[in-house]
Amino acid sequence: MSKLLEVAGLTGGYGSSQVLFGIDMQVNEGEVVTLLGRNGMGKTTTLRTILGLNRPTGGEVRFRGQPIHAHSADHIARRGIAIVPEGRQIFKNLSVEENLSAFAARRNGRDNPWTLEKIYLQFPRLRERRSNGGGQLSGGEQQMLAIGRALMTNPHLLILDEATEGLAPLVREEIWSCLKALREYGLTIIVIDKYIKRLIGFADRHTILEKGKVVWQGDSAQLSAQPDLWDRYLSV
Ligand SMILES: Nc1ncnc2c1ncn2[C@@H]1O[C@H](COP(=O)(O)OP(=O)(O)OP(=O)(O)O)[C@@H](O)[C@H]1O
Repeated sequence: MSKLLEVAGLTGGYGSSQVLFGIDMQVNEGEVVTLLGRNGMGKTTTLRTILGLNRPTGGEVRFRGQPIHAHSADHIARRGIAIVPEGRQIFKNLSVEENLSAFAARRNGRDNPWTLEKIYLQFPRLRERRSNGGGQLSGGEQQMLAIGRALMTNPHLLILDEATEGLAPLVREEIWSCLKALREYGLTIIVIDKYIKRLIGFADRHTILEKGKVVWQGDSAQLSAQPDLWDRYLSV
């Protein structure tokens, strides 16, 4: 399996406030990897630093073999990393189709790029709602739109921060089904979510953060066999 993302010794934070103290993690092509940890442990900051939204103070991020940690967020997005941000941040005054089309520009060297039609096949609900304004959608539909919009950039890596936060249980299951379909499609995914049991069923490997440091890494079988880890690092 080839390495898609390599993060080594990453440090950073906000101004003089250091949040990350040497994060190491690796994501291989086609894998689903999680970032776990209680609130405030540095998961979002790790993602923001990988995405170039926060400038690292040390360490390296390599994507598809090239260093990206000195590049702008825009450059990194164009290299093929897309984020479904916490809170979704869709354009509420644009229609579903306009939200999707606004992001449809970059093929990222793909032979078989995402199109509106492919997005609608993946998310039939978005086709039904294609003329509705983003602000008229339910929370689950908004999340599908945020995922669809990210896919329209033809990412090599899709990152979801709080994939199912604030959604009703049945809607959460719909989002997991969508993500499983994307996984089967071969997409590489990093996901943050609170539902550990679902993540164990969905992801290959997991990284647990505590106070800006990696305290455990392992696969789903290992995490599932060590419920003490859940109590120590994940329970609230
Ligand atoms: N914009 C900011 N300015 C200053 N400090 C921040 C900012 N955003 C987050 N922090 C601090 O950085 C630390 C890590 O926050 P981060 O959001 O990365 O955690 P998290 O693990 O993603 O948790 P959560 O689930 O609450 O988002 C926290 O102490 C938080 O208060």
